[in-house]
Amino acid sequence: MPLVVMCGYPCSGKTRRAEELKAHFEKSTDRQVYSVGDGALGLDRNSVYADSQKEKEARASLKAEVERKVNKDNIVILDSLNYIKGYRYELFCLTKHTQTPHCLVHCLTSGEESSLWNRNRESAEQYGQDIFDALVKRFEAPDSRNRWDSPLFTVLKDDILPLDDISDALFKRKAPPPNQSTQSAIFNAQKTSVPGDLIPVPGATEKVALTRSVNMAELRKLRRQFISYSKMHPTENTSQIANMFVQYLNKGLH
Ligand SMILES: Nc1ncnc2c1ncn2[C@@H]1O[C@H](COP(=O)(O)OP(=O)(O)OP(=O)(O)O)[C@@H](O)[C@H]1O
Repeated sequence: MPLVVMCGYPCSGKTRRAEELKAHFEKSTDRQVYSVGDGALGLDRNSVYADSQKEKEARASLKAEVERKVNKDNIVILDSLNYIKGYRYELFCLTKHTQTPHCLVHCLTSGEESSLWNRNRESAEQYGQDIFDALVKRFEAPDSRNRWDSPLFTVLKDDILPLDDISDALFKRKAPPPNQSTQSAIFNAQKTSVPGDLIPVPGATEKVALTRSVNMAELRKLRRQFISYSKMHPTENTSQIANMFVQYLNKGLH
């Protein structure tokens, strides 16, 4: 049945989140849940990701494994970097072909955070620093405006995985709240923007005006406030929720 595509920097917590999801699905459904990933295929990542031909073959094997496992009864979690936009598009086409719902879970970390986790890892699991840096540089961040990157769930390291929203997206095909992708767009844009820049966010036609730098704690707080606000003032016009959140942020960030 559904396909969950994990995505994120190397050592960004993808496997940890994938395991959490697998345990949740095993508890809440009676479907078989398969995790497909570099580990299961026995890939030596430091050699695979240093050689574009080997990497291409590894991606093809992972995709083939997904194709073998995806059917109307199973849930498949693809626990790999999945950092190439074109590859995520191919996975999306595969799910279209098998008429299977899919979603993306992006473990959003900073390069520094992941690099630190990587250095603290058992040496057998570590990426070499050169490979690590190259993968961070090559990373093509998901964007929920693309059909193949949607629905997109962006999780920060201290976030609680939105298990119910993910289940709804897969089993009820309900769209996730736009807030999380908004938060991640701002987080990413801040790395390169200067105060005064207008930042486009997924799903919204209005832009966030960054007048100063904002930290994650503040964004999270505004997100929580907005969620409580919108629960008290529900709108029929769900397509406008992303814009309402942008307006709320622009007021809150002044
Ligand atoms: N949310 C988190 N908070 C703190 N540390 C974390 C978190 N998630 C993962 N880590 C640390 O990062 C390490 C790697 O986690 P994990 O294997 O889940 O990452 P990954 O993205 O699957 O890595 P890889 O790219 O190698 O597949 C873990 O050993 C753990 O120490």
